[in-house]
Amino acid sequence: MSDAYVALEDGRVVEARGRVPGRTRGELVFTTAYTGYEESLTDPSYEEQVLTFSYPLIGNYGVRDERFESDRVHPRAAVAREFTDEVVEWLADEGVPAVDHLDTRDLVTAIREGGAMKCGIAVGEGVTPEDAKAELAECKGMSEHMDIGAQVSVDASETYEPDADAPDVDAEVALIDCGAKGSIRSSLTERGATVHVLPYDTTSETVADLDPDVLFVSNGPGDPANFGAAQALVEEFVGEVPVAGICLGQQVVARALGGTTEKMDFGHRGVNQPVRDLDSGKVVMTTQNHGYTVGDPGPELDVTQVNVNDDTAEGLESDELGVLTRQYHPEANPGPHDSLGFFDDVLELVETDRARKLAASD
Ligand SMILES: NC(=O)CC[C@H](N)C(=O)O
Repeated sequence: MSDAYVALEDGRVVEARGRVPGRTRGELVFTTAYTGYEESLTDPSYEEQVLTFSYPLIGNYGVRDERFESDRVHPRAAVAREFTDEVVEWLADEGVPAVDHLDTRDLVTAIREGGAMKCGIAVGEGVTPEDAKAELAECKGMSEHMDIGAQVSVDASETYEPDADAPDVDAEVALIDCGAKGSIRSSLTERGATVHVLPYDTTSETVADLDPDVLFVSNGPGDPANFGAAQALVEEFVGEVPVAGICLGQQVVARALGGTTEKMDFGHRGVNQPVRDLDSGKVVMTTQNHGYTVGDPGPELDVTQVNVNDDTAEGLESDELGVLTRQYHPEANPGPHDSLGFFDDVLELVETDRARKLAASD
């Protein structure tokens, strides 16, 4: 008898060792990242998902809150070949079920072949496969979490001043918090920007009152179609104010400008996704965590970067409208720092826009 079961949408029930008890459900996804388990577990984009680590040993350098990307663990459950006791203690404190001692290669293969799938998990003394199946039966698809923004966004706006030793750049960023990773905000304040973190459903009046230098749509969980308020803000302000976006942010911006988004078979989650810049031909390694992608970018945006593995859109731009977005995570955390320059490019967009407005007013 096992004390943990994972029921998969393909009909299988996998036995495991229970590490943190509980019953839960979510879309089963995997990350190939070999470091950064603290950052991934606190990344709000994992809300309503069950995160499987394909790297076999998770927790080998401890748990330090300075590496957290938000103030709580977001996946509904965590799965690995082996978790260290320190990670298990952290997940137990957070009330997040965890299982290990199962063949994660098998789970990854199932997701690669069958696509992202729902799962149900039951952990604890006396649980049965039926308990996991009962959880699975209640599991919603990611697109069905219509108001997922409310689960991950700030309730009220918060303002972050530039770091004390940052350059003097005089830029006010309206960061629409659809589940923002903390290091997006800190990447901006350390470059001298003032960041206003605004709720995911902020109205255009609030943004207009703030009169920001750039509208920046953050990463976030689930289907970008469920972030209609953020999309409406982009529709309203694009062309007047520079617009930037990361991950879900890129998807929302594309939708606002007549583009489409679609669900991928199994997504990109890891820290070594190769991205080619179409202009320079240069390839950089990137951190990614997404299950949706931009299909048609719409009439206004150019695809300027693509994924080397599957050609999906990794960067969208419009010089004319002042738009710059990335599907990957330039802030890394975890992952390679190859594309940190994105944040400098966003602040440069502010400078260009300011010069353009000044010239127009002369
Ligand atoms: N990290 C993100 O912002 C993820 C974007 C979106 N939720 C997706 O899964 O594609």
